Amino acid sequence: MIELDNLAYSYGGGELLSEISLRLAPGSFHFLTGPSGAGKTTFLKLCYGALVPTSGDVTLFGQDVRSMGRNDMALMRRRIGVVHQDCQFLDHLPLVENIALPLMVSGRDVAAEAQNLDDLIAWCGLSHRKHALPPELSGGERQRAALARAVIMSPEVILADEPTGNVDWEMSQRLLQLLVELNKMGKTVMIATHDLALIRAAKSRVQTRVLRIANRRLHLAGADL
Ligand SMILES: Nc1ncnc2c1ncn2[C@@H]1O[C@H](COP(=O)(O)OP(=O)(O)OP(=O)(O)O)[C@@H](O)[C@H]1O
Repeated sequence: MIELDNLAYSYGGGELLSEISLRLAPGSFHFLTGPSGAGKTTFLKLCYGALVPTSGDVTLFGQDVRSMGRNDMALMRRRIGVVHQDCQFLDHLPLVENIALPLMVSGRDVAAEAQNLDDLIAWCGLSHRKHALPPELSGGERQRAALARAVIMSPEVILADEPTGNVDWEMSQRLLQLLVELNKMGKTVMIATHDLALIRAAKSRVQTRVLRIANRRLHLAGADL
């Protein structure tokens, strides 16, 4: 699905990621951790083609990102749902329209998808907030809405960047449970987080691999986490 082969990524400030190889198997559940500024968000962007590596290869569903045109990229982005760190809502649109945005952008008939949309919003526990504007939502509601928008296109892979940032423990458990349920439905999940307690909590619910970025390299974290 997602394959990174000897990837390096540099920007004006120097090399951020180096000698990184990884193959995300279908149905796997990964955590990505590491110090602030280590490159977790950058790594996720490389995994969904928002960034191209400086050297090495990124292959998404069998296709090299460098060979992807605009259409290929649009099709691929339907297969990878992304929960952004800052949610990235359009503040003037109610929650239900924000969640439906990927459907609209891809030209799907939103009216025909109304039931699916309602079911997804209910699954995320947001039915009572569907007409609220993003600035009116709590942190936990925003994070669940961001997750709903990431999965509205039924992607095969979900990449979540700090999906439990700025929420309390109870809400982080609820969000984790949604991601575990998606994984049990067969979705491949990768969560970038600083929250080691969240990772420990996940280990009792799902088989997971913990990756850590440190000193530009990707390491498999030990069982002592
Ligand atoms: N294209 C770029 N131009 C300038 N700086 C960049 C670029 N790409 C990455 N960086 C820098 O590289 C560092 C890594 O950023 P990134 O957001 O990937 O780290 P992170 O591990 O997700 O951090 P956090 O845990 O704080 O969210 C940051 O200092 C960022 O500013």
